[in-house]
Amino acid sequence: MAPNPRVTSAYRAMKVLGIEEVKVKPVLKKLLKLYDKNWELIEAENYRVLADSIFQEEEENQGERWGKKKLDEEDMEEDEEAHMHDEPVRPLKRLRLRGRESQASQPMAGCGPRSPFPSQMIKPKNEEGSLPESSSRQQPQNKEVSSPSDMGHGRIEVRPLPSRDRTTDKGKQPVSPQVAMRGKNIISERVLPSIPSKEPTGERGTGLLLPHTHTLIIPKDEPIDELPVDEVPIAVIHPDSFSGRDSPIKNGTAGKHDGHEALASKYRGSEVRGKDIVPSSHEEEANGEVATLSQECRSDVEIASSSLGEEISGKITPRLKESSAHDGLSVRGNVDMRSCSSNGSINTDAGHIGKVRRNDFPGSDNKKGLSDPKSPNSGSLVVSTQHQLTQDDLRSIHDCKDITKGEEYVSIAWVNENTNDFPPPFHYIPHNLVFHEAYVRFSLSQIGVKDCCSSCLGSCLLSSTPCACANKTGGGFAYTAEGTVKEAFLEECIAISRKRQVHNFYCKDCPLERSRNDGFVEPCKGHIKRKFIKECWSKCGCGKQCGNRVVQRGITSKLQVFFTPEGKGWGLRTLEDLPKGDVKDKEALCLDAASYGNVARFINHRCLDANLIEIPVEVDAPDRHYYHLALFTSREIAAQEELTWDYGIDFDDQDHPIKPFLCTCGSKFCRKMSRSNRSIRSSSTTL
Ligand SMILES: C[S@@+](CC[C@H](N)C(=O)[O-])C[C@H]1O[C@@H](n2cnc3c(N)ncnc32)[C@H](O)[C@@H]1O
Repeated sequence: MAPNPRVTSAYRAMKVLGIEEVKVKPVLKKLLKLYDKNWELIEAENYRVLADSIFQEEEENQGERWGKKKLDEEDMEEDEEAHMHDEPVRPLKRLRLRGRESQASQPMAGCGPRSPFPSQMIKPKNEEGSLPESSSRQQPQNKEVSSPSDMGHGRIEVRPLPSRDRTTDKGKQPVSPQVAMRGKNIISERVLPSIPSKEPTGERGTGLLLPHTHTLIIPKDEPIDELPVDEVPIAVIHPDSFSGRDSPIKNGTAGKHDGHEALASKYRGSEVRGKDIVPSSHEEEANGEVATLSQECRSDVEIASSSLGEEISGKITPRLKESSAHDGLSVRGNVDMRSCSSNGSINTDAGHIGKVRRNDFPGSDNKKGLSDPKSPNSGSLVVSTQHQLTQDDLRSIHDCKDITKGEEYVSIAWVNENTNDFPPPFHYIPHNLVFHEAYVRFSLSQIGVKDCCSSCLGSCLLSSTPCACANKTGGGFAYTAEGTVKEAFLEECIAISRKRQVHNFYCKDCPLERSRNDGFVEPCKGHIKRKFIKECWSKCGCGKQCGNRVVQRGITSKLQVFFTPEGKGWGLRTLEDLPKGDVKDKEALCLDAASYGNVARFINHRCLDANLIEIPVEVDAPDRHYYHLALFTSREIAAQEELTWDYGIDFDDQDHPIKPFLCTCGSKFCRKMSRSNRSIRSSSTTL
């Protein structure tokens, strides 16, 4: 019988990593059994799972040979590190290290045809599906190399800022040490493969919007229909971080948050120290350009302003207000999912960019957070608070019947059946905030004039010929008449997410790299080209009930914020089955990710088989122009099931300045596994 070509490809891929067939075979067999012969999972990310499993098996064998070591509990982590160094280098790590070595010996790479490729990027799969060589100077093949300026007619693209978290290089793909050392923003927002669930119910392709609150500005006449997503940030600022300045929230312009605001200001003086917390910038606070940004956020802004280079004057002033007709630039926060903790943390969105990167509100039970084993990230912070919230304060912050404080069409209750914790204080804002005085040099008048369907009436989906709004989705609408994403479109998005290296494109002259401005320009690291959805908007002739307007409708499903029993803090779940193919427009599940501090901030991470996938959705209004990163259900979801999204954290990225949380997602594909297994093994030796 002819050998299975997929097996052959797997062998070949592992061979490239220096792993012999004899080692691959038994592990591959196990994986096929474990994954019910789901090859896609094994092939994803250049056979990452396979390589990991082989490594892990090796490690386990070796562990047995080495016997048990006694480790002091305090030094366990260091010991673990040392132990890891003793271990044979895992193939993918080896690549990374190799990259480092070569990096050191290489002259500075220029950008452009001469050396257009990252020094240690794994090349996309070649045509045979084999893994690329692990050379430190690999070149992506068959990739169109073009600069964004080429694509965008010389105008700018500002895309959702990859949060400076482990969305960087979601897998274990080597990360440029320089990038890692910079600790800046090379991030790929990618969704790992969703695993077909055996549990039915719910609706696939139902839309949610991300807790990410990134900025994304694309010229309306952007000729491409797929978007690179490794992006340039604009800024991450919360109105509350502008002490002494007018905050829209304070002024009540952003909603009903008075009581909340009082609490917010009460705790603004609180300080948090901890290894996970990046110092804030007093400098920026002082000059008023970008007030009290954390280091992390500040670098985002630096990148934003410098990377926009000639096209954008990077002045960003800190006054925020709700979108107005004069604001073409919407600026939303960057999310650091690593540091967004549970009890009292409000780091999911721009709502907590200030001096404190987490647990801004001491009353949100920081003390408990430090001691309560159920509280995620316990012990990772040293918190020095000047104010403590009383139980009454806490009780008054969130109405247990509606955490949205009436800001959404539906009430969203919160429950805690596990501890006495209250949800963290945060500003519930369902609308976007933009920088009042942010300005850019490209012409705002060019935004939003094309690709609308001014002559349409009623619902565009019912029209016999797709209107102009369908142009960017290949001439057909992405939504079904029921308000869900079409199966084929969704599958394509999932496939792109899974095989991102194949879909990457590489700039000749990468603005992101240029923006780093630290002495030399590195070659483009590649950008994922995503499909996106364009919704009809106010310049279109169709009505509000048009079927091509889903995400812009807001939340209509029954959701609940709940305290997870697994130590993830608060989470979000659906209280109803999302019936397959039977969701009416008005029932479409949409969380406005363009805003910050909405209920999407409670969506927890799950490795690989999360039930949500992100798709950028272009939603325009006369007063704003941006892309939402929408979360759509990647499979059917049952009532009571927690909504999860793969943040893309690389838990093994030791170079990242901020440690990730200890993942307790419970997925059998948990990427934390390899490390936590090591820890477990290490700690078991102490017993
Ligand atoms: C976007 S917030 C989600 C809401 C958060 N659980 C809360 O209570 O506010 C992200 C934070 O939740 C926690 N978290 C999310 N997913 C987790 C997971 N799989 N395991 C452990 N903690 C998780 C981490 O503290 C993370 O920084």
